[in-house]
Parts: sequence; C-alpha cells; structure tokens
Amino acid sequence: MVAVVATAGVLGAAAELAAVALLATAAWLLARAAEQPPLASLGLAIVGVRAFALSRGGLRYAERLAGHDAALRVVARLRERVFLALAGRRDGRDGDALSRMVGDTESAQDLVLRCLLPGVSAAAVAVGASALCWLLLPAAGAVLLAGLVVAGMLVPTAAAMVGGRLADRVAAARGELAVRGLDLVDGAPDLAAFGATGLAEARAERTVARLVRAERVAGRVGTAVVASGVLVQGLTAVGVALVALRAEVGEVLVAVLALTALAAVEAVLPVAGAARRYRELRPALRRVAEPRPVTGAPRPRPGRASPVVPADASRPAGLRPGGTAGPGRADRIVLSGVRVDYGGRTALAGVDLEVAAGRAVAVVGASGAGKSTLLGVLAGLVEPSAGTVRVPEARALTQDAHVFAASIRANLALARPGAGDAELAEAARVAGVAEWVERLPRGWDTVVGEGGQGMSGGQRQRLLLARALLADPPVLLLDEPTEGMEDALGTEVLRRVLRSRAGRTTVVVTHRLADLAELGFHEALVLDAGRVVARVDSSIVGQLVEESSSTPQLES
Ligand SMILES: Nc1ncnc2c1ncn2[C@@H]1O[C@H](COP(=O)(O)OP(=O)(O)OP(=O)(O)O)[C@@H](O)[C@H]1O
Repeated sequence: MVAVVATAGVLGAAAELAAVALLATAAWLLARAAEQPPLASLGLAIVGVRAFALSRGGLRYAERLAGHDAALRVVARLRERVFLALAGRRDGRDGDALSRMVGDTESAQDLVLRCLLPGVSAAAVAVGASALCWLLLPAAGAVLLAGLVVAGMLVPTAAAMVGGRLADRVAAARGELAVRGLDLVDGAPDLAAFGATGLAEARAERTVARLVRAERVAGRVGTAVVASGVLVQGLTAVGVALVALRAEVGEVLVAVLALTALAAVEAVLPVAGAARRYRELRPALRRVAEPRPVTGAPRPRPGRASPVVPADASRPAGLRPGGTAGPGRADRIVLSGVRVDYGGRTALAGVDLEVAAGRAVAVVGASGAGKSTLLGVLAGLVEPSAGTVRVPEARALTQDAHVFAASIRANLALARPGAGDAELAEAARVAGVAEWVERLPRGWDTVVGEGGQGMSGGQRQRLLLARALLADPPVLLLDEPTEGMEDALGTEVLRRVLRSRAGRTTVVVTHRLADLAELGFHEALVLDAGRVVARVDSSIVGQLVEESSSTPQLES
C-alpha cells in the first residue's frame, strides 16, 4: 500500500513539475521567438513545449488513477481494522456508533487525496523550481524560495489555525442542528403533547442562526486565504522579475524566471486548502485511530408511556401542576362496540367498556389478544373500524416517547416546565431512575439523547416513564412500562407508579400477572382474540388468564 501511495505521490509531483517546465519553456520560446532567431534554434524548445504539455496531461491522469487506488486501499484497510475493533467490543455496538465510524473512515480518503498528495507535489515543485531559478540566478532563486515559504507554509498554517477553529464551530453547529431537527421530527408528538413545540423551534432557529454566522465567517476566511495566496504569487513573480532585471540577465531569462516563479507558487497554493482540510479531518482521524463508539447508547424498543392530553390547548389541562380530574360521569372512559381490523385480521372484535375515573386497570391476556390495540384506541392512535370511543377530554393525543438531545432535567421538565427539583426527583424516584441520575457526574444536567450520555434501554424506558408521570395527565396509558426490567425492580416500579397515581385513571398493559391487587390495580381486563373475555377483580386474574388460554370461548 505504501508503494501505491508513493507512486501516486511521484506521479503527482512529476505532473506539477511538467506544468512548471511547460511554462518556463513556453516563456523562453515566446521571448526568444520575439528576437526572430533562426527557426532551427527554437526546435528543441518547440519539442519541449509539446512534450511537457502531453506529459503533464498523461501524468495527471495516471496520478488520479494511482491516487484513488491508494485512497481506496487505505479506506478498505482502515474499515477492516475498525470493524474488527468494534466486533471485539461488548458494549456500544449500536447503529449510530457504527455508521459514524464508517463515515470517519471515509476521511482517510480525503487525507490521501486532498492533503497528502497535494503536499508531496507542492514540495517537489518547490525544490525543483527553486533549484532551477537558483541555477539561473541565485538571487531570483532566493526570492522564489521566500515566496514559496510564505505561500506553502505561512499561509497554510494561518489557514489551518483560523479556518480550523471556524470549521469546528461550523461542524458543532451542523451537528447540533441535525440533532435539533431529529428532535423536532421524532419528538413532534411529545412536544405537541407537552406544549413545547414553540420552545423547540426557537432553539432550532437559534442553532440555524449560529450556523449561518459561523459559515459566513468561514466563507470570508476562505476567500481571504485564496486572495492572500494569489497576492503572494503575484508579488513573488514581480520580485523575481525585478531581481532579474536588476541583474541584467536579458529579457528572455527575465521572462523564464518570472513565469517559472508564477507557476511554482501556483503549484503550492493548494497546500493552504490541504492544511485546512487536514485540520477539519483531524477529529475523525483521531476517532478512527482509537475506535470507540461515539454514543454508546443502545436503543432497544422501549415500553411506551403515553400521557393522554387534550390536543387543543397550548398548555393542556392535564399537564398543569396539581390539575385534577375528579370522578364523575364526564370523566369516564366509554367504549362501545369498538372494532379494529388490520386488513383482513381482526384485532378488536367489538369491545364495550366503561371505566370510572380514578381506577387503576390492568389489561392482560395472551400475546396477540389485542391489548396494545385497545390502548392505541384509548389513546386515539388507532382508528376503530366501528364503534365509538370516549375518553376524558375526548380529543386525546398520545405518542411514542422520544428522548431529546438535552439535559435529563430538560427532558423531564418538558412534561411540566414549572416543575421544581423536588417534583422532578419524585417522578424519577417513582420511575426507578433517580439513583442512576444521581450517580452521574453531572447529575440532572447530564445531556442525553442523540450524541449525549449513553443510556441502557431500561434507563431510557424509566426516564420516559418519569416524564409521563410528571405530566400527571388525567388518564395515563402505559404499554408494558416495566418490560425488560428485572422482576423485583419491575414490580416495585409498577407498585410505586400506581401509588403515585392514586385517584387518577391509569390503564396499564402488563404481563406481570402475579399479585395485581397487591401492586395496586383495582381490576383487570382479560383480553382474548380481540374481546374482553373477563373483567375481574385484580386478585383472581392469574387464575383467569390461565383458564382463558385453555378455554378461548370463556364468556365475559
Ligand atoms: N399494525 C398492524 N398491522 C396488522 N396487524 C396488526 C397490527 N398491529 C397488531 N396487529 C395484529 O392484531 C392483533 C392484536 O395485536 P396487539 O399488538 O394489539 O396484541 P397484544 O395483545 O398487545 O400482543 P403482545 O402482548 O404480543 O404485544 C395481533 O394478531 C396482531 O398480529
């Protein structure tokens, strides 16, 4: 691989040297021809111009082939290394980390093509052209060398320093904007439910403004770098010409020296861009050198915690601190003849149901019985094919919850912006996530979500549960909120949730059949094949579910 990179470097350098030689020879030919010498004395120069012109094109083409071959080989080798390193890890093998690592390895391609090869060509031209000028006139060689140092070292260093800082700012703003965009799209239902869409939009707009400012400044700096390179090129050529004129070397040599200087500096101008690009690539190259996941936040499908809130209020009544929905007919959940068909398959086959306000209801049944569909209907997420649905504050809105790229405090406070620390801590305690938060070095200020602190599926699930609890809606619908938790923890969390919801309606799809009454449920709905086959006191539910699976025709 080193040989391929070296070949590409040599070919690139040869192409640039051919370009400089072409200009020098052409300058000599034109200046000499103006003196009207015998044609035969120009023959060699004419051949030289043709040869350099052809070889420049040929060498450039060969360099492109070899350069891309080298870059692709480097990327392939790196990818293999990164995948092996990731495959060997036990943690953090999530899609985000993997795709970023794949993206990062692409930066090696740019390193070869846009940094390494232009650098090698520029160095070769600097040495060759300075030597040529030195041989023709040492003073001109010195001026050219000075110009080359400025254009090929000082300008690129300044460009990398200033441009790099700006590139960091642009990259940070771009990354933040991507995350904000994702939050706005993926978290749209949560934002709408909690009345926080405006806030999130304003935050995204501020990020856009910051990105625009940073890009504008970066653009100006880029222009200044290009302009200063061209200025140095012109000044070098003029300086070389003046030195040559003063040394009275003759018009032909003055033209050769000046145009050689012009071509030589032009060949080193790309180094400024290469230095800037290198500075931009550095973080990605560092990550590749030490493969480690960026977020380490695996995202198994969490249980859904869906507060039901009215869609027509900017600050839903159900989210107000201390907002209540006392018992009474208007607060009942009433379903009548509700049927849901998915294509030809019936998920709910005519459900009649009335749940008084303030009840804690478990929805149980075998897999595929229609529990999630029933919850979806209550939430307004699933449109029944027949029947009527009425839940308190009937225009309900539910959502799959989203973890925002923000602090844990902000993620929870979204549910109730005015909530104090004690209320946040209480919701987190009930959901079983407080201990984890308090153990984090930055505690409540830890940034989670995209690119933030990694969370296990369980932590994420409990954080979302805490947010739903903090919203304190009149009706809380939970779809297997303790799924995936260890038995003891899941049972304890469910018990605390129901205790904290005392007096408020809570409907929970659960597979934890044991001790439903002890957990705090008032009753259980047993579903089978899309029907409520039994509605029983929670204390005898385990027994009934067993019977219903062996006797599908169990009557309600
Ligand atoms: N989006 C869908 N498209 C087609 N069929 C669906 C869809 N959602 C659910 N079903 C079908 O409807 C029936 C009820 O599904 P549902 O998810 O409500 O059951 P469940 O009791 O919640 O099951 P589980 O306990 O496994 O989550 C199943 O037969 C299921 O295959």
